[in-house]
Amino acid sequence: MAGRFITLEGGEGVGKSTQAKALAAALRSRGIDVVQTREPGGSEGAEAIRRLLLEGGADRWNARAEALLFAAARADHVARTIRPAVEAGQWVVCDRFLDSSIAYQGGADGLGDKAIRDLHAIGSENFLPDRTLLLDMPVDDASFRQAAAGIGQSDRFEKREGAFHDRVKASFLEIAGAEPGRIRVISAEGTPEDVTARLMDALSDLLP
Ligand SMILES: Nc1ncnc2c1ncn2[C@@H]1O[C@H](COP(=O)(O)OP(=O)(O)OP(=O)(O)O)[C@@H](O)[C@H]1O
Ligand SMILES: Cc1cn([C@H]2C[C@H](O)[C@@H](COP(=O)(O)O)O2)c(=O)[nH]c1=O
Repeated sequence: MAGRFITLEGGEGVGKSTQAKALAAALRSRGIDVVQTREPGGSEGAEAIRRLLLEGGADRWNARAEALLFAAARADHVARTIRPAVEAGQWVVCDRFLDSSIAYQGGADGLGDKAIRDLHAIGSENFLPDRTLLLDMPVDDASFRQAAAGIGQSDRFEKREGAFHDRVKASFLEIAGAEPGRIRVISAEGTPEDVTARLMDALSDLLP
C-alpha cells in the first residue's frame, strides 16, 4: 500500500487534535496503517524544541527566532518520523505542519511566505503533504470551545491578542486559496462526528 502524508491545520481550538485522533481511528478501521503525530514535536529532538517554543513569556522569542526553531523541529520530525513512515507505506496524520509556520510566522507575524518556504527547503527539502485539511470556523467560536473546556491561554501563542489570531485565520485561508489541489477547507462546526465525516470525504480520492 502506498504511504500518504495528511496534515490538519487551523487556528487555536478548532478541533485539530480531536480530529487527528478520530481520523486516525477512521483510517485504521479501513485497514490502513496510521502514524499519528503533531507539530511542533513528533520526534525526540522536535519535542525538546516544542518545550522551548511553547513555554515562557510571549516575548521570549521574536518571530525570526520562532521560524528558525519551528523549521529545525520540522527537519528532525520529517527525517526521523514522517518520511520513514510514508516510505514504509504508512499513512501519517499530523496535527499542524508547514502551513502553520506560513500562517503564524509568515502571515500573522509578517515574515512573509517566501522566508518560511526557504527555511523549509533547507530543513525538510520541500517535503509536502499529499493532502492538507484546513479546519475553519469563527475565531470567537473556537475560543469559546476552549473556554468551555477550561483550556486556552496556556502557551505563548494562545496568550497573543485576538487580532493576531484573526490574522492567522486570514493567512490560512489565503494559503488554501493558492493551493486548492493540496489544501481542502473544511468547516469545523457541528459535532465532532460531523467534522470527521467531512474529513473522510475530503480524502476519498486518496483512499485505497
Ligand atoms: N466539533 C466540536 N464541537 C464541540 N467541541 C469540540 C469539537 N471538537 C473539539 N471540541 C472541543 O474543543 C476543545 C479544543 O479541541 P482541540 O484541542 O481538538 O482543538 P485544537 O485545534 O487541537 O486546539 P489547539 O490548536 O489549541 O491545540 C476541546 O475541549 C475539544 O473537546
Ligand atoms: C507547527 C507550528 C505551530 N505554531 C503554534 C500554533 C500553536 O499556538 C502552537 C502549537 O500548539 P498546539 O496547541 O499544539 O497546536 O504553536 C506556530 O506558530 N508555527 C508552527 O509552525
